[in-house]
Amino acid sequence: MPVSQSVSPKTPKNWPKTIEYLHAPSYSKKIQDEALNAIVFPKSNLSAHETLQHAAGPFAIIKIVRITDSSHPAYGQHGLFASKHLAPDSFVLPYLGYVHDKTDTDDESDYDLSLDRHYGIGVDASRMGNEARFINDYRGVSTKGPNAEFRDLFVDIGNGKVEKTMGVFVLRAGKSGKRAKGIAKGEEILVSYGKGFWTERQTI
Ligand SMILES: C[S@@+](CC[C@H](N)C(=O)[O-])C[C@H]1O[C@@H](n2cnc3c(N)ncnc32)[C@H](O)[C@@H]1O
Repeated sequence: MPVSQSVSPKTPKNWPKTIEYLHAPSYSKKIQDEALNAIVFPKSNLSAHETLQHAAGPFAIIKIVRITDSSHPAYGQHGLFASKHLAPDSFVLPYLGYVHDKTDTDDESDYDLSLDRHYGIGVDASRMGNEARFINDYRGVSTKGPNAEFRDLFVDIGNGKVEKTMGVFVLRAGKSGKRAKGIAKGEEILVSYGKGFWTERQTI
């Protein structure tokens, strides 16, 4: 079901001046047509259960906050926090950035998220992106684990076409109802980057 959010031309509060704020993905010119066709394709090819949402920031439901708690492992950096209660399973925002293939990858980036494994396509928000680039990993922050996750998101871009991106969603409540409260107003939005992210960055 399409969901619309309020759109503003401004950049969000605490947005870094050196990073370009995006309202839509930015595509590398090096991506081959075959790979591009796996990302931008006719709406009629979407199966019924897949979601289709319009979303452009800045987003009022979240905010970028500087981490001032010295016990937080990302102390001195920024994180993304909920500005209102976010219900389980609800869409939060898209993860925008530079969409690139393996020939155009920044190996040093800490902001590169996989979009299509078959074609080796990623979304790198190190130099351009939106608020989603500030989402931290739950490790060392919360003993409750992550409260959100990245999922495929299909955006209607007009002319009968959809664009595959990554989206941030609140975790589902789960059978035990463990996550039934969703994310409270003021709570940090935390995902799991996966163990691989951290093992690749081990210095010893
Ligand atoms: C995608 S960025 C997240 C936003 C980042 N905090 C910022 O202000 O730009 C990923 C980086 O954030 C930091 N980070 C995120 N989660 C962390 C965690 N649980 N423990 C330590 N550092 C973390 C690490 O420096 C990591 O390379």
